[in-house]
Amino acid sequence: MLCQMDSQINISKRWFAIVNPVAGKGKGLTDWPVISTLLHEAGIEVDALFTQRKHHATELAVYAVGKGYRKIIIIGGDGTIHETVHGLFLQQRVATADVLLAVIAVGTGNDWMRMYGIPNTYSDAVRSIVQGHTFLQDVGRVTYWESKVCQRRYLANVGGIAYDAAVCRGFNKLKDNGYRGKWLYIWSAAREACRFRSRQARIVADGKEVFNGKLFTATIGICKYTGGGMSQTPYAVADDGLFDMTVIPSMNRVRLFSRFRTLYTNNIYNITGVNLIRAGRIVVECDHPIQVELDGEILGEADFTFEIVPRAVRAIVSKNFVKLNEYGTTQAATQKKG
Ligand SMILES: Nc1ncnc2c1ncn2[C@@H]1O[C@H](COP(=O)(O)OP(=O)(O)OP(=O)(O)O)[C@@H](O)[C@H]1O
Repeated sequence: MLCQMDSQINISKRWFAIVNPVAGKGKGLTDWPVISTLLHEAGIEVDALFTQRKHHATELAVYAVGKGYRKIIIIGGDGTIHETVHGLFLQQRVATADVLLAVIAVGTGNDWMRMYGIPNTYSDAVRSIVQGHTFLQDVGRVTYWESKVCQRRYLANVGGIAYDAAVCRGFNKLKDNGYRGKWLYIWSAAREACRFRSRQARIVADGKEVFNGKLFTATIGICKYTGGGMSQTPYAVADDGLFDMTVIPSMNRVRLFSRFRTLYTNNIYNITGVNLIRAGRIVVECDHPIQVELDGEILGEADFTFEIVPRAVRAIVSKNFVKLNEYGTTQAATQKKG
């Protein structure tokens, strides 16, 4: 445990660091001394705690806000960001947007950071924190079922159902078994492509039925990147009050996977039959159990409701981050901290 506390100091001016020691196959632990030194040298005063188990980042976020911290640095990957954002919604003390988040990427995929151009080198990431450019992004409130109990979680980046969740489950299992590498996600995607069976589903977006048929997969994004840089929701705008949902019905898998490259070229909607749904409230109903993953974490089963919580989380972004609009063209969007 690393923690410096002083009742005389103004806690709201200090940063609270949530350090995931297992993120990036242990980089969170091994690299923390270097990161801590860089933060100190940059004049960023930090009190830090390591996560000790799964979901502990959620508890630490609640703890930090309860103690009066209003600035949290996440030293981790997408899973740690997901858990921390969930914690911001569990605490009742302040509005979620009153807590400033920063991320120093030590994870494997680091997909949320990719959206905002947060540098991968620790010194540049620390410089971004000092520069203080922030962006207020939407968050998804998601209800799903687990052991016949309705549960709620928050989506900070990208989620998925059906095949997408099956790939994620396989990917997480491989990571839990100690495997690492950029081909892991693709390997899991290929394996599930052979065995996943499409399911009957009905999708209602802002009160209108938009899909009723055999669903292969659907990806739902506040942001764009998943699986270490693939883009299944390439035109998602993180503060427009809408989800981008990419729906792929049951189709010939050889034809679909022959277009795999489109995930890296923002061209997924060029595949015939692949559709974009844009809405602030999306309900998915299924006859058979299908799973959901949110920010890479496997949760429960259908039916699902996705609701936007507009502009709910404020985060440090790169000073070079330029928001694209819903057509993928440029528009300046960052705001310099006052
Ligand atoms: N002390 C711990 N022991 C075991 N698991 C932990 C511990 N602390 C956090 N975790 C879990 O570690 C998991 C992985 O964290 P995270 O997603 O941040 O890293 P990653 O998988 O390397 O990165 P990415 O998601 O960007 O690929 C999370 O699901 C989190 O719940």
